Amino acid sequence: MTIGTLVLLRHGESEWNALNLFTGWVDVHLTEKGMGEAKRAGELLVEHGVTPDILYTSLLRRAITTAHVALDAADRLWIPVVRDWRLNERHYGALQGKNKAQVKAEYGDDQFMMWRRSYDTPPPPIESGTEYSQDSDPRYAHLSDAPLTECLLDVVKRFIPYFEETIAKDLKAGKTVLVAAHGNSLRALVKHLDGISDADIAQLNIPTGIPLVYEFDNDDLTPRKIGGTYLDPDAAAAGAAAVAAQGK
Ligand SMILES: O=C(O)[C@H](O)COP(=O)(O)O
Repeated sequence: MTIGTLVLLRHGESEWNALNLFTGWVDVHLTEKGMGEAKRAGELLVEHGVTPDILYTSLLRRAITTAHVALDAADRLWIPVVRDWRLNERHYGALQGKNKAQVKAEYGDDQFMMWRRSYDTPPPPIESGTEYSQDSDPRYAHLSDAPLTECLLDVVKRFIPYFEETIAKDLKAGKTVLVAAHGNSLRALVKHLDGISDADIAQLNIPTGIPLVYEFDNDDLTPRKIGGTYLDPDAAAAGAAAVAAQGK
């Protein structure tokens, strides 16, 4: 049995990416640029002969819309879709809605980077009832223990078991799986696939809107190429550098 192909796609630029705000679980729209990135992502799939059989998305419209626009451009809008909160961006706690440059200026570089990129230190929890909390959001009503903040380790703990139960099974069945998600949920998955250490994952940034393709030789799902292959490597390098520089 041939193992399937995994395509990771971070959403296109969102309105809060453009404003340099911590976003997390706040459900913001794409910008015009983000819509264009999503369309280009679909065109790149066609140009490289990558044809998704199934889509997994988070519950957030920036990932849902990106996948929709990309699959429309690739003439694959009809494929089955699975949406699950476990693909969501990390919950950014009390930082949600705050400007990254202002947080950095107020708390200093070390604290800022600790909150953004440390593996196991979450930001302070969001207060319930505040503007950017999700406590009355119906899409999370079924969760008995919805997060109020998360570090990357928390995302690994929620996403990787789900990946093993669902997406990994589809890959082992030979499917091409498109995963439309977020900077930090995709960092959690790439950490798992590539075997990146807790310390080294701090250096990894995922650009918006560029498909990242992983192929596998056997069903332990060890990537054929560590790091996968971005379908537009130059744009990916520039996009990842821009993410790394946020707040500067
Ligand atoms: O939620 C956010 O603010 C972004 O999607 C990811 O932000 P980060 O690159 O600062 O972790």
